[in-house]
Amino acid sequence: MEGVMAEGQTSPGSADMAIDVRDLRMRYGTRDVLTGVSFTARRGEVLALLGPNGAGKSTTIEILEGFRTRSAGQVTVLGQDPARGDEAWRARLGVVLQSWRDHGRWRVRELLGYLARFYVPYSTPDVTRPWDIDDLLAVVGLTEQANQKAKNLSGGQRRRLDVAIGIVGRPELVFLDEPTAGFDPHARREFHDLVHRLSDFENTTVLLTTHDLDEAERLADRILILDQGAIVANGSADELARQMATSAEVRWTVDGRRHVHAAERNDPTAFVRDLLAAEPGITELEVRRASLEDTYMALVHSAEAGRGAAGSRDVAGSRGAAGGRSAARNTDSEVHS
Ligand SMILES: Nc1ncnc2c1ncn2[C@@H]1O[C@H](COP(=O)(O)OP(=O)(O)OP(=O)(O)O)[C@@H](O)[C@H]1O
Repeated sequence: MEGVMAEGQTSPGSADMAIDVRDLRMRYGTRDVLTGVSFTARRGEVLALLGPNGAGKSTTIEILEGFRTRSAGQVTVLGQDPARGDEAWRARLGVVLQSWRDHGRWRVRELLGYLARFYVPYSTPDVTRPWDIDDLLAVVGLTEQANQKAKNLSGGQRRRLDVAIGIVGRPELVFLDEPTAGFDPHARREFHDLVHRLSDFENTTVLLTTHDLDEAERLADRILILDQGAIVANGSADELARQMATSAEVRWTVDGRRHVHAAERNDPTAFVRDLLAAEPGITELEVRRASLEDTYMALVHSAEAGRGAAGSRDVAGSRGAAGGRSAARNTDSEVHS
């Protein structure tokens, strides 16, 4: 089989591939919530799964974690079908749920030490399980809180404990569901360093969901945008950024009136040149590149309008497909041209 595969492709379960999802479908009753999701993640890769509320992110992740049975499609996670994953397979996964609300009376070190014991039988010649508790406390930034009860931790510290619980077994693949909700900017930055460390030094694959596009941009090697049960974009932040560069917004004022124009494709220079020639009284001229948020909004809007719904959009190969117009933030006093 290997001989006929295209460059960069890997067979399901290959050593380099952590996740391989093909045509995943999920139906709740008569309602299709995943309509053919396909993507892969290599070992050590960080993927961010973005999408509006109800897009199907949690459903996808729960299927990959083996907590939900899919309706159709092929799924391979660390070489196994999650629907048939055994304890040894589960020990290689880390799951960070939205919040760990149990065990509030446990002290941080005790709780981690208790959970760590379950992973001892799952050490392999390559991976010593679990983490050393002091190292783990240091890496998640909870050394000073080691002897504090979980219920007395701040929201951000509690979230770090969630992460510590998720990775205590030194997983090869970590699922993080909105990992930094409630973090202050400093804790968020430290958490980002932790994810980079896991991926760069431990070769851990990370699949995270977030509604924070800045976080997705900072953390992810690749961003998947899921909308209404289908992947509408799949590319690195750079590839998305290049796509963003295809649209820009030009704002200017004439006689106290604010104008906005979405310059489609290429560069807005020609538009600005013509504008200045035609309107000598212009003030406050501003050219603004579309942000990741603009691109995200445009892609989702486009997919929902049915224009971009023909399967996954590989942004690396389809620049300029989404106009920035729908993402322009309008104000009442603005005139759009
Ligand atoms: N057990 C269930 N039974 C029926 N419908 C469900 C069930 N779980 C989820 N759904 C529906 O499936 C759709 C996808 O839900 P899912 O939780 O996967 O979305 P999500 O992208 O994770 O959303 P959010 O960003 O709000 O967490 C939603 O419309 C939801 O109402």
